[in-house]
Amino acid sequence: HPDHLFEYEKLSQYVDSQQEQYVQTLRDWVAVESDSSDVLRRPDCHRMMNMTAEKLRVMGGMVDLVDIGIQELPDGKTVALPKVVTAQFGSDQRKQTVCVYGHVDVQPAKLEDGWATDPYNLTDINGNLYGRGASDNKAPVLAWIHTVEAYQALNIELPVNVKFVIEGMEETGSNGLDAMITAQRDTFFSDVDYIIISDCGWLSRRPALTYGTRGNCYFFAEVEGPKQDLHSGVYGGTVIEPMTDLIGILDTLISPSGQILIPGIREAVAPLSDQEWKMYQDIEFDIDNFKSKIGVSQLMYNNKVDLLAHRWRYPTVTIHGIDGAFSGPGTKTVIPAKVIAKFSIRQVPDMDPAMVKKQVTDYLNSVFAKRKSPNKLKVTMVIGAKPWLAETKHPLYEAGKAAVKRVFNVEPDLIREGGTIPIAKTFEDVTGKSIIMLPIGGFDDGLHSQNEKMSRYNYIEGTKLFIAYLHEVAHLKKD
Ligand SMILES: NCC(=O)N[C@@H](Cc1c[nH]cn1)C(=O)O
Ligand SMILES: [Zn+2]
Ligand SMILES: [Zn+2]
Repeated sequence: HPDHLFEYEKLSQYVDSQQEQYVQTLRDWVAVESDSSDVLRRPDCHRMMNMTAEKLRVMGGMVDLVDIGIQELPDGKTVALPKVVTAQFGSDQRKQTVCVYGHVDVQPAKLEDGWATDPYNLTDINGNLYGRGASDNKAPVLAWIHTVEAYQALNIELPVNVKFVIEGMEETGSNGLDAMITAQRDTFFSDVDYIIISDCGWLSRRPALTYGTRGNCYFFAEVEGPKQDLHSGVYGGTVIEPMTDLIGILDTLISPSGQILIPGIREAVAPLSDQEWKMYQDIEFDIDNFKSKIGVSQLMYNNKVDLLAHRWRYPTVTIHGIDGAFSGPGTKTVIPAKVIAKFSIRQVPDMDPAMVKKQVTDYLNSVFAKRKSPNKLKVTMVIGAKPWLAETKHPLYEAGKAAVKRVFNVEPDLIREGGTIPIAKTFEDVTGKSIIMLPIGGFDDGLHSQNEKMSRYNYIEGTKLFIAYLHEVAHLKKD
């Protein structure tokens, strides 16, 4: 329907008038501790999916809560996966159909981690709304819902059909979602023209369009020794300690200057093209600002191109933690009997998760063998999420530029994202449809960190951006 009159001003004023209601809904959603990584919180994840479905039902959407089965836990037990919410608004075959993907599960957060406010009580400080999941990804999901609501409230016809796929396991690798997408390829997804994901942030204060995400291969490396924890005075010096073995092998993954030491990994990475170098060179990115935001005095690189390239399009290794290690306050003198390291490798084109799994497992086994330790090492890959890369010349990106121009009156940055949207590549491969990532989060939202926030400005102007974006997509030529 390219010819409809676009009543942007009216819609925009309506969004402004609803700001307090939007904040209250976000408060209600943030209050649900939908941490998908903690099975004890699974009832909250189920409640979060029900709340999402209910919200869309009240709006008159055709809503389904899709059962995607069970999750197997490391101890062999099983637990139900949160259902996936699908919804549909409009089915006019003359219109484009977009499918908005988002998630309403969150990373863990505790006040004791160093939050200034209760992570599950959305708190407004100077226009910033602090709470776990505020930016990742509850406010962006709500901004999309408010987009449809705004059209409905003003009785303005939606310029495109809008579908939603909202899940509750993104933060742990989107367990079960691949199979659901494959199963519904010829049903729910059959009339979808484009997929839109708003689960990332801007690079600076300038709005951005995102054309790539890194993948993530997440590993557990378990070293098991004595049958139980031991007194370090009584037994220290006589046993070969699992923790020493584990730290030893972990230290062979990456050099102090950031070089991945696992054979074959660096060789698989697509080389940086001249065009990429030029693009990165032209992007506005303040290194001092970046350093002060995260509170460090020195970075791995001190020029913009290297920093952006290593954030977006080179792999990296992160060691996240060690399960079984003594980490409480005080000075317990123990030799832990079994320790499990958790580390991940963000991967990029042309790396492949199956290959990374083999490279890491073979390498760690060979490094461990050289230690001639009697302890047992077990390496498992628990998440293998692929990277995703789009063609920025696609009309979806031209539409994005026009929408950003209308709402913010600037040209957006074209950026990549260092984080992972595990399902992005599957969406593209299974449905054959193009994806755009249209972020509304701020560059300093503190995703996964203490004091995560979403600003009122980004929440409200972001909703307007989505409204404008639907109008632009309606103008694209239907295949
Ligand atoms: N907002 C996207 C995001 O944070 N995604 C997670 C997904 C993930 C990857 N490995 C485990 N979870 C991320 O950490 O990038
Ligand atoms: Zn997210
Ligand atoms: Zn996240």
